[in-house]
Amino acid sequence: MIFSHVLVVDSKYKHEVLLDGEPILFEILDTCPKGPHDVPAPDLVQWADGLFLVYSITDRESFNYVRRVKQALQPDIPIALVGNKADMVHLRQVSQDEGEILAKDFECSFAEVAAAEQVDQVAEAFHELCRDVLALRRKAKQSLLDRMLGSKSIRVYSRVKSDSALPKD
Ligand SMILES: Nc1nc2c(ncn2[C@@H]2O[C@H](COP(=O)(O)OP(=O)(O)OP(=O)(O)O)[C@@H](O)[C@H]2O)c(=O)[nH]1
Repeated sequence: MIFSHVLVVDSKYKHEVLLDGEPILFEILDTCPKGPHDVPAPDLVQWADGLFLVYSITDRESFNYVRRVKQALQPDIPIALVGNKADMVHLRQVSQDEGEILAKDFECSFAEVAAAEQVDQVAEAFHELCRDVLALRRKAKQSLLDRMLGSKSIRVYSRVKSDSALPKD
């Protein structure tokens, strides 16, 4: 299975993990905005299965940037909103509440992480997004099955040997 994500530098990474017992290959595309109004091209988002919107809690402009990206791209794939540099609280410009409110607005997951110090937090954010991608796939598969089989439920009855011993009515 290929899982992809778009972040905010123009390079690709691959990383394989075992997630909930399932092997997952992450293909990570880190998009590099040239400036505050340089929004990633829509085809990048079409390539991805999930989208990471990362800002720095010490940089209000980066928070505004992810808001612009979401508005410009309107992605219909699972999103994770991530506030980085959570260790630098003394320089905080974006509160945790603001991050949570924006995530509610985006209907997506939210985490504050300190990527430079806590690799586990970053991994967990990736895993959460991956679970959302897999859940969406399962849902899409189920609704395809439902459409193919029709809305009527199908009951399966199989005659077993002891049936013949049942009294006939
Ligand atoms: N204190 C702290 N510093 C961080 C953290 N994450 C990244 N940095 C620092 O922030 C700087 C930018 O980090 P990059 O990994 O280059 O981040 P980027 O998103 O590529 O940043 P840009 O090059 O500005 O796009 C580096 O000096 C990192 O060491 C963090 O969680 N805490």
